Amino acid sequence: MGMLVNGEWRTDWYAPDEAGRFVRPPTRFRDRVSAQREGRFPLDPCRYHLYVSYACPWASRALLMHALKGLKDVVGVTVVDPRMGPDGWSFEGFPGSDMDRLNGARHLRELYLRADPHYTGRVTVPILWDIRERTIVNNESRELMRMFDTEFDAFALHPVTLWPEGLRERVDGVINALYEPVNNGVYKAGFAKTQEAYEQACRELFAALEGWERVLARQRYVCGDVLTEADLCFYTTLVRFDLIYYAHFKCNLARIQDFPNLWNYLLDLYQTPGFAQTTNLEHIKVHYYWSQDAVNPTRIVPLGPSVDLSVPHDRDRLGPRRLAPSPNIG
Ligand SMILES: N[C@@H](CCC(=O)N[C@@H](CS)C(=O)NCC(=O)O)C(=O)O
Repeated sequence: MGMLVNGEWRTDWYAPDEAGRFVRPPTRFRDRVSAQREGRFPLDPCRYHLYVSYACPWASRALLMHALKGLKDVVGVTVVDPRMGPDGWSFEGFPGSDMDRLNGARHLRELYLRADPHYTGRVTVPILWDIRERTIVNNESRELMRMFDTEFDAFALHPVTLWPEGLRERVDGVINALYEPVNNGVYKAGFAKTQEAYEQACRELFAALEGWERVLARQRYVCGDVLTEADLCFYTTLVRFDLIYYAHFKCNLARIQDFPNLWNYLLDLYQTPGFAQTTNLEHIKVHYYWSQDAVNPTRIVPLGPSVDLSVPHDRDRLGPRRLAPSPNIG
């Protein structure tokens, strides 16, 4: 773990605020690829490349959208090593990860430095890399997920959208509602430096989960009867929960398996084409337990628990699996 300060690498852990709370730093590269071919980054096949970690819930949002839209032939993907040591994310050949064939980098920070030699900030995944200008277009998962959803239709193999017209405000509202208590909430519990900060994050997290448990009793997906970006955002936290967050981040008031609707919803999503293929439970487990030595100083990776996501679910009772057709295709 570390960060760049004016282009220099420092092996610093996240600095908490004065109350011991985890504060997620803002993301720096915020440009976008445009289907209208406006601006610095017009849509072009094979011009952009996605760097991800299978372990990272944020990167997994972008990767999931990339899979659901069928973008593998136009946007290549490179997967970093799940073990993030003092040099940050790297390319070391861990099974299931890649060497950086595109740029020949050994460490991900080299790409940040190529994009900005004086970069100050954390070296995070995901990043969308522009092969032509050799720079980072964007490193904010929510924006990358949206970009793949709305800007790449001309080359998408699957004519679907996860931000359907008529539901857009609701989708954005649910993504926002999930962010602080749930997606970031598990980190606020796990990275808390005081008892109070941990307890507050943990209680807010479980209050939110209980609320979603009630919503998912009456509808198949978080925004209604169709799969949306908001489900992707929820999924990437839920799929890590019983395996990692319960023990490693002390989010242990209950497991997802103890919430019948959340558990069946998780099974449903995992069994939807695109989800299991981009979910690597081994990378997830190795990453959190090995890399976050401020939380787990021995770096011992536990053998369990075994979480079987392939068992039958009961979600068909609420309606069929449904993805909305993209307005831009066909
Ligand atoms: N805001 C970013 C956050 C991404 C992020 O924090 N990724 C983590 C992995 S889960 C990371 O790369 N951390 C490295 C570090 O902070 O040093 C996004 O949503 O894309």
